[in-house]
Order: sequence, then structure tokens, then C-alpha cells
Amino acid sequence: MSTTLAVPSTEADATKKGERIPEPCIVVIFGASGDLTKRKLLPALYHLDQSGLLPEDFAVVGVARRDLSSTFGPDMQDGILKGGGVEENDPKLAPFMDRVKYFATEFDNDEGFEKLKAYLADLDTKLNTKGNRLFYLAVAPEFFADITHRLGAHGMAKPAEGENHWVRVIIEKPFGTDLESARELNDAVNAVLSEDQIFRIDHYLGKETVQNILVFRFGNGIFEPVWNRNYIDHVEITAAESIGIEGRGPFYEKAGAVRDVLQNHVMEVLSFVAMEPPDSFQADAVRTEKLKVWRAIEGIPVENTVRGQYGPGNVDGKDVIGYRQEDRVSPESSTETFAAIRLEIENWRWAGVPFYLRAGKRLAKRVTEVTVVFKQPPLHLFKSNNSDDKIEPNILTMRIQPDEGISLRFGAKIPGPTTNVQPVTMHFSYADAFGKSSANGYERLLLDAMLGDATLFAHRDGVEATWALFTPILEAWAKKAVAGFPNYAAGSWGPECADELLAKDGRTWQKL
Ligand SMILES: NC(=O)C1=CN([C@@H]2O[C@H](COP(=O)(O)OP(=O)(O)OC[C@H]3O[C@@H](n4cnc5c(N)ncnc54)[C@H](OP(=O)(O)O)[C@@H]3O)[C@@H](O)[C@H]2O)C=CC1
Ligand SMILES: O=C1O[C@H](COP(=O)(O)O)[C@@H](O)[C@H](O)[C@H]1O
Repeated sequence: MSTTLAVPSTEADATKKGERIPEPCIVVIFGASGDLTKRKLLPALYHLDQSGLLPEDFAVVGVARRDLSSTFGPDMQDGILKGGGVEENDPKLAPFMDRVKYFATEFDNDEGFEKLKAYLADLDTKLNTKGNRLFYLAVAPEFFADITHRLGAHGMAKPAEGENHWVRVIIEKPFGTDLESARELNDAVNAVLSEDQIFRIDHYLGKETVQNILVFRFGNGIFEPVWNRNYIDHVEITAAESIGIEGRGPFYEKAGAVRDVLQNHVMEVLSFVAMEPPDSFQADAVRTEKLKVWRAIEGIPVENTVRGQYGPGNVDGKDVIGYRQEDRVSPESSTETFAAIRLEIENWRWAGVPFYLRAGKRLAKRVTEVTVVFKQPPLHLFKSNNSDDKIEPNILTMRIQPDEGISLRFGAKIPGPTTNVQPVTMHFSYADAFGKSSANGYERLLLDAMLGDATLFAHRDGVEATWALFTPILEAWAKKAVAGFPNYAAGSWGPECADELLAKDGRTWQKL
């Protein structure tokens, strides 16, 4: 199996010129023995190495509490082989693994942090990594503030006086559980780090297809002129998963679909679909335009929200249990595993255009997609071949995953003596055009963080703006007990109330 990291040609060209190779550094991953590190982070770092995008003087230091000094390397190599689409005899694997180290400490152990500091300094001397650090907090959210505080307390958060190395910290999601906790967390990390040191990660922004939304809109002359209320009837964004909660009961019970996916991944996608062209593709410019989108949403009335929870059902031909039967989930749980909302962006471009967003687990299939439904022409000159004689609108579909690509649906004349119209689809497939990629989205984000480029990371203001929208919904839901959970069968397209949300506007979700 071959492995290619989809590096855009401009990036590849820049790389040839040496412009995108980070400075020597150590990536320190807190939560080294965890699922994220094994399945995503180590494979992503390895893909970067394979693509020649890591500096020569480089190391990864994994930190967790157990003593894994003898098993960590083989275990992580196994993760790279399984999760990274890498062949066992890949000649680059062994030299990469030589640079992956393990350091054991409890996260609340000050002595452990002091020893970690000395260990990293020693590596700097041996590997010439120059004191540059990228700390990655791949840990449960309750540790974010604490670890940051200890980095500060042990002199690891800032270069010492007169030193000119850099220190950056990637913080995983969820960034808070509501507006107040997000503010508290922002205050806590900003007390130690300046905003330009903080990289709040949302791995959806690492996906090629999400980044391509901006290229599609702003890099092509033909789409932007119709990208507004004059031509677009409505927009749908779906993040559907066929998997359940994958053994993460305690986490998911407290999270639910809004906190887990809608407030972050889906809102990031929305901002790319709806934002104005930024002045440049630089962090400040892009983040400013995203923020304007979220702030132009003047609240989401709770009547425009629905929630669901899956019961037992059948997914991909297999019978599966309901959410309440999952391990470490309350048999009376009221946590939503599905949520859908209708919102409007009250600005010049989008006034009056509804955006329907939905996310859920155990749905009929895994698909993340943006569907842009265009307005109909003013007059129907031709007949449809549909049984209801309705001409279908033009529909642009941006498929984020799987089968990444873009489709445009339009009417075509059916060959023959009549002038009847049938919808047809023009399709662009990423895999056909660029080949299959085993990149998982973290490559680009890790590389950008090593380069100090925060364009694809969340700013404090952005996180708080999205929480400001969802906190009232979560509070209203918490006050009102749900009747009728579970309200959709695993393997279906979600609860009926989600269809009713669109039916109120005379619309239906597009079939995916
Ligand atoms: N997994 C995923 O696909 C995704 C995860 N995330 C986020 O990433 C973060 C990590 O998730 P995930 O990898 O799944 O979590 P895991 O539960 O799999 O891993 C947690 C890690 O933290 C370590 N740890 C826990 N408590 C301590 C402690 N007191 N002292 C030292 N080490 C400790 C564990 O070490 P030990 O083994 O020694 O106990 C382990 O390495 C979370 O914030 C999650 O929300 C975000 C997107 C996707
Ligand atoms: O952050 C999360 O994302 C995954 C979905 O990510 P994807 O890249 O597979 O689409 C989701 O399954 C998980 O619950 C959530 O925590």
C-alpha cells in the first residue's frame, strides 16, 4: 500500500524551497498512551516525516502516568501501522521511531514536571532541538488548565530572558462545556500563555475538504457571484456518523451531540461556507471573518432546535444496542446523540437564508456534507420527468467525507422528441483527481503549529462566540425533561422532529 500525504502543489513547491519546514523542535504530547495519540497524532507526525516536512533535528516526547518505557515505542509503532496506512517494512519507520521517546509522570506531580524540564533540556543538547517546544494537550479537558499552569510554574511556558526559542501549546477539544467554562478556561490559559502561543485545535479544519471550501469559493471566479441570498435558497450541513459512542460512555454522557460536534466541528464548517473573503489567508484576517459570521447569528430560538437519542436498531446489516444500553450510560439518560438546528445569519449576504445543521451518532451512514440548494429560475419553461412534475433546484454538494468531492446537480434535456428535463449530476472526486490520501487531518494542523501559523486554529473570541449561541439552548434543554427518548432507531436518519424542523419551512433534508 502506498502512502501519500496530500500536500497542495503550492505547499509542495514551497517545501522544495524550504519555506514550510519548521525549525528544530520537540513535540511533547501529554496523554501519550491515549487513543488520540496512538490513532491520529503519531501517524500524522509520521506522515509529515515521510513527506520530508519535519526538521532533521526533531523529537517527540510522549507523557503519561504509567511506566511504559519498554512498551511505548512498539505500541505506538503498531498504532502507526494500523491507523496510518503504513507498510511494516517502510524504511523510514525505524528512524522515525528512534526519535519517539516516553516520559512518565502524573499530571499533578510538580517533581515530575521539574524532571520533564530537565529531560527536555538534555534532549536539546543531544538532538540540537534548540529549546523550541510544541506541547500538545491530548488529555481529558479537566487537565487543560492544570497542565498549562504547571508548564508556567516550572518555567516551560515562555523562553527565559534573553533566549529566543519558541513555546506553543495545542489544546484539544472540547474547549469548555458552556460559555462560562470556556471563558474560565480561556482566562486560565491566557494567564500563562499569550494568545499567539495557544493553538485551540479542531481537527475538522485539518481536513482537506474543509479547507477546500475556501479555495472553491474564493479561488474560482464562477461561484462567488452566486454565493448569497439572491441565488441560494437554503444551506444544509450534516455530520452523520454510523458509529455509536465507541466505549466513551462517561465522556459522552456529559457531552452529547451539541457539545461533541455541533458547537465546534459543524460551526467551523458553517463559518467557512458563510464568511466574507478575508483580506489575506493569514490568521487574523481569517479569524476575523469567521467571528463576524458567528456574531451575525442573533441567537437560535429553542423552537428551532431538536434533539434525539438512538434506540436499538440495525446499522450496516448488524443489530446494535441503543444508547441507554451502552456501557457506563444511564438507562434513563437524557443525553442527546442527535441534534439539529435552524439558524439565520443576519448580514447583507445571508439575510433570509436558513441554514439547517445536524449531527448525530448511529445514523444510516457516515457522511459529512454541505448542501447548497439554489433558488429556482423565475419561470418553468420545461416539464419535469418526475412523477410530481416538479423541477428540482440546482444543488451543490461539498462532500467532506467519505468519498470526498464536489457535485453539482442541474437539469438536462432528456434526449428525444419532447423537451422534458431530468436532473443530472456533474461530479469531482478528490481520489480520482489527486489519488487516495491516508492523511488524517492532523498533519496540516501539527505542521502549522510548528510553523506558528494559527490560521486554522480557533481564537478565544471564536470559541466564546459559538458557546454564546449554544449555551442558551443547552440550558433550555436541561430545564425541560425530554419525553420519548429514545426517539430514533439506530441506522435511521434521526428523529421525526428533525424532518418537522424543515417541514415547517416547506423543505426536506436532501437525501445523502
Ligand atoms: N480520541 C479521539 O479520537 C479524539 C479525542 N479528542 C480529545 O483528545 C483528548 C484525549 O482523548 P483520548 O486520547 O481519547 O483520551 P484517552 O482517555 O484515551 O487518553 C488519556 C491520556 O491521558 C493520560 N492521563 C490521564 N490521567 C492522567 C494523569 N493524572 N496523569 C498523567 N497522565 C494521565 C492517560 O495516561 P495513562 O494511560 O497513563 O492513564 C492517557 O495517556 C480529549 O480531550 C478528547 O476530547 C478530540 C478529538 C478526537
Ligand atoms: O471530535 C470528535 O469527532 C469525531 C468525528 O470525527 P471524524 O473526523 O471521524 O468525522 C466524533 O466521532 C467524536 O465523537 C468527536 O469527539
